[in-house]
Amino acid sequence: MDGSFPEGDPAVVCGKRQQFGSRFLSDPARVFHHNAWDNVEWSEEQAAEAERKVRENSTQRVCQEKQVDYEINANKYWNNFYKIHENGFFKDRHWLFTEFPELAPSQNHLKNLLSENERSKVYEYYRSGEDGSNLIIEQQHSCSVSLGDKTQPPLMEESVTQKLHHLEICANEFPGSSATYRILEVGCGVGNTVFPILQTNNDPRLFVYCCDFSSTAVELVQTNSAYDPSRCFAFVHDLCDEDKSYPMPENSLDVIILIFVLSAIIPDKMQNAINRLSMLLKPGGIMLLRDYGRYDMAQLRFKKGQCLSENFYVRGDGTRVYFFTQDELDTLFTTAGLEKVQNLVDRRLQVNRGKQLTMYRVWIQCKYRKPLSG
Ligand SMILES: C[S@@+](CC[C@H](N)C(=O)[O-])C[C@H]1O[C@@H](n2cnc3c(N)ncnc32)[C@H](O)[C@@H]1O
Repeated sequence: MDGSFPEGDPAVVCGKRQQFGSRFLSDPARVFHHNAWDNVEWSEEQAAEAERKVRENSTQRVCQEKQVDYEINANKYWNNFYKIHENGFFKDRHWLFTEFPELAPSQNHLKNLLSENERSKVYEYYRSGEDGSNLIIEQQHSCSVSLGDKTQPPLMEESVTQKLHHLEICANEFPGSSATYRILEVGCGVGNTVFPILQTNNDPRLFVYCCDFSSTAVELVQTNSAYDPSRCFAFVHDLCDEDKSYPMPENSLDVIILIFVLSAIIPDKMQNAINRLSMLLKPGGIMLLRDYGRYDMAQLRFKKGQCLSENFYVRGDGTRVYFFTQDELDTLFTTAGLEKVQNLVDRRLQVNRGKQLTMYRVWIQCKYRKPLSG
């Protein structure tokens, strides 16, 4: 492992989350005054230097025999990783709820989610019809947030479609079939996302599925004292395995979340994996992703001989990692029939003040929604 985890703790300023923070480095002499700087602009020289480093570390590729081994035994390498680190490596990702309010929609009140202007638009919209109570507005708003669109007034027709759809789904029994809000986390590791969701979102109608192809990781989730089978179902699943079905029907999930997992699979298999996941989403459901961006520090640190294919590398422990551009992710999601809600690059400068080191991180955050019709 390159030691670059845990990733992407976005900044919280005065208890209020700004989009990718708001601590900007305008005077380079102040770089060691804080632990992190947001929205860092890269100079042309720095971008050229990053390209040069990647060209250099990609010149020598891993031999074919080893490549096959890393692919066939991918889950074993991750099992070893979790046997060594157990659940001590990744930090719980509590920042998820500021970045992805869809994970706990009923916990997010209008005032936290919308600007005053946006809020008054929503009130205006509802004042004209219905009984205008805040409760209804909030419920409807949650629905629109789960659809990933907080700037448009929520549409009645959409929520009605969703309710009808839900009734259809409930006719079949499967784990979590009686829930009304279903989240699946793919590549859940030891539950650093799942447990914060279960702790933060107390909605009794919530059900959280999580899977990983590492049986060691899934066992650590299932034996965690916070694991509650009435609210959660953890299972072993390889998202590249086309022959194995998921335990829930198509069109049944509100949210699918992928945190630093798509980058761990071989690029050739990414599109199929996303296509299959997309089929599990309800119309209006949303896919959330946070993952490595091109020229992230972790990519530049790889040495010659660790490159598998363009922008795809193997770490010393046999686990693999890809570094995305925004366009590549857009193509993956839109080819799977999803519509863009957000596709952002988060460029941060992390600082180790003790060692006087600077680390340029690049992460991409995406939200793509399944259309209501079509
Ligand atoms: C970098 S870790 C991230 C773990 C977790 N999402 C988090 O943020 O803490 C990548 C995870 O993806 C899992 N993974 C990699 N390839 C997978 C695949 N083909 N199917 C399912 N899980 C996979 C690994 O076992 C590992 O737990």
